Amino acid sequence: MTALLTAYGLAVARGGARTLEGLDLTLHPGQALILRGPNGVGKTTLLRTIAGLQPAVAGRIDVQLDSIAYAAHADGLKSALTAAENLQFWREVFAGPAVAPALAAMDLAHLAQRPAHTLSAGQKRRLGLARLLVSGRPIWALDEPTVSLDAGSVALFAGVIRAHLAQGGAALIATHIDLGLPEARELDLVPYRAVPGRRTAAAASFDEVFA
Ligand SMILES: Nc1ncnc2c1ncn2[C@@H]1O[C@H](COP(=O)(O)OP(=O)(O)OP(=O)(O)O)[C@@H](O)[C@H]1O
Repeated sequence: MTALLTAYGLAVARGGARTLEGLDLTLHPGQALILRGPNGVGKTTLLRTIAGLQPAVAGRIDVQLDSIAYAAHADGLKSALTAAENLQFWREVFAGPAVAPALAAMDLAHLAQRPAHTLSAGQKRRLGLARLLVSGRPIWALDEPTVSLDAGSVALFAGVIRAHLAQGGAALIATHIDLGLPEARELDLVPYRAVPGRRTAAAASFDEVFA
């Protein structure tokens, strides 16, 4: 089976210093990989690098252009738009599938006409995650996706990920909690910590203006 994503000898950096190095990883259709490691180890940095938001400082990432949907810490919602309008906006950006099933999958159908700024933190998070469904992209890169979610919503989202995997998608997930996805592989990033203090020209020159 052809991999959706392969990285070889990858090194990533933040603030001009390498955080992780020597990483190899592969994601095939139907697979989820959970990134583990303590605060600051470099999970976000790795996800951003794989999602193409910042350059790798060494190694290679083989992935099809525009195949990754990245859900960052921020929900990326437009507060004056309704839940449905927010998803419609992203659907048009990605030319992805319909909004109504995405709202239903994340238990937001009853909130479809609510302006996003009136939603609770957990509802906003569910709406932010519903963007993945309207992206139509096969690889989901998820940075702490369950922040603000109650136990029921975590289980709901685990089911959404499982359905995505069953349809041939893949997921790369940074999380500190047990998502309830026993089929996922886990990658402990601690052994890949970079040698402290090693600076890199590519990282030092990169302007970190993204969210
Ligand atoms: N703009 C920046 N300038 C300098 N260092 C930074 C910057 N952003 C992040 N770092 C550092 O880079 C390292 C990796 O951060 P990163 O956010 O990737 O870690 P993480 O594993 O996702 O952590 P957490 O579990 O706390 O979310 C940390 O030591 C962090 O302090």
